[in-house]
Amino acid sequence: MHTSVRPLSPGASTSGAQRASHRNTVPCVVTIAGTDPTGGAGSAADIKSIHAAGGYALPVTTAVLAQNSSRVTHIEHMSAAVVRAQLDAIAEHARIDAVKIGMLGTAENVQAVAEWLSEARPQLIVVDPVMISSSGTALIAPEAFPEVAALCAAADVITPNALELAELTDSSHAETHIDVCNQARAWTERHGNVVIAKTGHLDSEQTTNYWIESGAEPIAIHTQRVESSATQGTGCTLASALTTRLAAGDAPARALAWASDWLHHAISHGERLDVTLGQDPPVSGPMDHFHHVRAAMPQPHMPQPQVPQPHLPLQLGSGARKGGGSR
Ligand SMILES: Nc1ncnc2c1ncn2[C@@H]1O[C@H](COP(=O)(O)OP(=O)(O)O)[C@@H](O)[C@H]1O
Ligand SMILES: Cc1ncc(COP(=O)(O)O)c(N)n1
Repeated sequence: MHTSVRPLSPGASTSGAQRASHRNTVPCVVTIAGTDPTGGAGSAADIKSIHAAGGYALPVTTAVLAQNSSRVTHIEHMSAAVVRAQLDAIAEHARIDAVKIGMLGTAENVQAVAEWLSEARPQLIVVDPVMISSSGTALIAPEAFPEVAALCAAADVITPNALELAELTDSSHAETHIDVCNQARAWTERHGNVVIAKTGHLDSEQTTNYWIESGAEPIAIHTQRVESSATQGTGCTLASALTTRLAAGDAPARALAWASDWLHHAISHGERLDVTLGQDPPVSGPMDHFHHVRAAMPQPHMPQPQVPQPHLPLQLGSGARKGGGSR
């Protein structure tokens, strides 16, 4: 098994993630994010991930970007009024089980979202504090970062990458899994919410995702690093899938295991989508968010990728994983 789970002690947590809806309905997840016309990152990745994880996505656009995995050529920020109007339109129409927040772009938009959250009071808030695209463009105004940090402090779960976690905790860039976990622990002890400590940016064979929560043992979900160019939007994708599974009522260990394992397969199957034009040097491309659906469809022309073995079956709504915990 390339994925394993170390459960927290039962009942240790009282976070919003634990209070997520257990209704027997499809979870409705609001995603507040910027766009990516190549479909790899931002709201496109969020929508695909939420649906792939069994939810229904309600997308709010904070900024329209002209970007691909190599560069961002234009960013048009939405005004705070437009962001607020989109949120109000959803609130008067739809059930909201969870909110996942990605790129906000400006301090005004961070404030508009924070204000709406304090009125709407969704059951579950997950913040991915997006700072910079993989292609190297800042996606948040530097003066807005303290506002993003405040939003993170008010969330139930945050999913910073190693760079963002160092910024949030005023630390130097982590080099090891222990560094990342220590920084996450420092944050969670100060703010009392959950940090998903990610290790995708480290030089390690395993891309372990840790659920770090104050007063509890960490949950570690180990996956093997995949040598693939299909790594566009991995952070958006993990955060959206995790939000959806938590909103569906999965226990934290199960939700993080499902999201991590499904993401691992989405990366492994990404290159066979064959979306990007051949370039030198090769550019990164999208992963296949619907690899598990495609597997059930007749497509004999598509070569099967080599997925590092062994791997877990992807099943929604079945019992707890072997080695997994439900708490
Ligand atoms: N090469 C890879 N192989 C397997 N999983 C990966 C790889 N790169 C990223 N991931 C997965 O994507 C998650 C998010 O990636 P990471 O690079 O840490 O964050 P971000 O995309 O926000 O910068 C990781 O926690 C890991 O689960
Ligand atoms: C709108 C938006 N949100 C998030 C990302 C980060 O994704 P990546 O790290 O793959 O560049 C992005 N590029 N664009």
